Amino acid sequence: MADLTATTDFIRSQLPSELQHPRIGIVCGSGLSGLAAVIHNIQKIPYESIPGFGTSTVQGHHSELAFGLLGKNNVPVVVMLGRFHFYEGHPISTVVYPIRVMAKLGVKEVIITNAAGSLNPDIPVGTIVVVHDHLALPNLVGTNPLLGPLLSPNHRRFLPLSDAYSSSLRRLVFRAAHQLSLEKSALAEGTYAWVCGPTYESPAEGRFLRHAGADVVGMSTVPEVVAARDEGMEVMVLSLVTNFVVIPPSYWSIREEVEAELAGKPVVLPTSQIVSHEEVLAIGKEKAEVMKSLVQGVVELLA
Ligand SMILES: O=P(O)(O)O[C@H]1O[C@H](CO)[C@@H](O)[C@H]1O
Ligand code: HPA
Repeated sequence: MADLTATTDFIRSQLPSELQHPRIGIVCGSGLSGLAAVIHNIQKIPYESIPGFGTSTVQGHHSELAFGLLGKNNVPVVVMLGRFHFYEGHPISTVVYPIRVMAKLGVKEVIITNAAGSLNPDIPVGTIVVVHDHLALPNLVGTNPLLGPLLSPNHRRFLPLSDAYSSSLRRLVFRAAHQLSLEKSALAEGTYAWVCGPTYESPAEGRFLRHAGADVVGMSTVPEVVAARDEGMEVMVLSLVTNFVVIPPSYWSIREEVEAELAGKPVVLPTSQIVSHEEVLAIGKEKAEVMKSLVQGVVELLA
């Protein structure tokens, strides 16, 4: 891992003193970097100039670390405008490096956003899910960001994750939603499944994750949550549902289709839905305002 002190010294050298000690960290998911527009006194540092950082290569992710003041009470924040995903080829230590940098800068609470597919018929596209737990198959089979030697004697070897998603921060989301007069249906609570990507789920994989208890699925976030908890920060995660994961209840029989054709019977073909990143970004754009207001509302309540 790169040298955290060298990274934070470099970052501070680029900032005026009032922005050098951010209180809250924010990670903007796919299509959600519009938060930058409401940050006062914003200073952006390109990722490629920061020691130890990779470059964000995914459409809809900027590649800048922003510092500034957020909300009516001018809370100093550090904001990732774009994140690193494991599927981009970054080592998992690089994926979570900005989170460790936030901790080193003195951040105590991290708000993480993402775009995700819904596995739950009761959670429609456009809903913002307040994540209360995760299901991380990569963590279970060997892509855990904490694999390897302990970073310091202060880091724990066996990190518990039973309380990873702060209940007090989750409470603040619902309070902020109330202040914003959001409809009840704008928010849901649920479990986020982390998959490596970059392939979207096959129908069988979607069904598997649903049966295993996940409500939404995405290709990010969990490594960041694990690293944030490893650093002793409080975590809140908001997932914007951008699409439904296709989970047909049963497979369409091609044999029956051909037999019906051969027998001259009418054949009704199923409609197929195919998810795309363009769709993910389009919903992100549509709902970015709500996400922005909610994050800002939580920051105001927190500070
Ligand atoms: O999780 P974020 O970064 O919001 O992005 C989500 O959108 C992309 C797929 O469309 C994947 O990267 C998935 O994880
Ligand atoms: N699957 C995985 N990641 C995603 C999805 C999805 O359906 N939508 C947005 N990110």
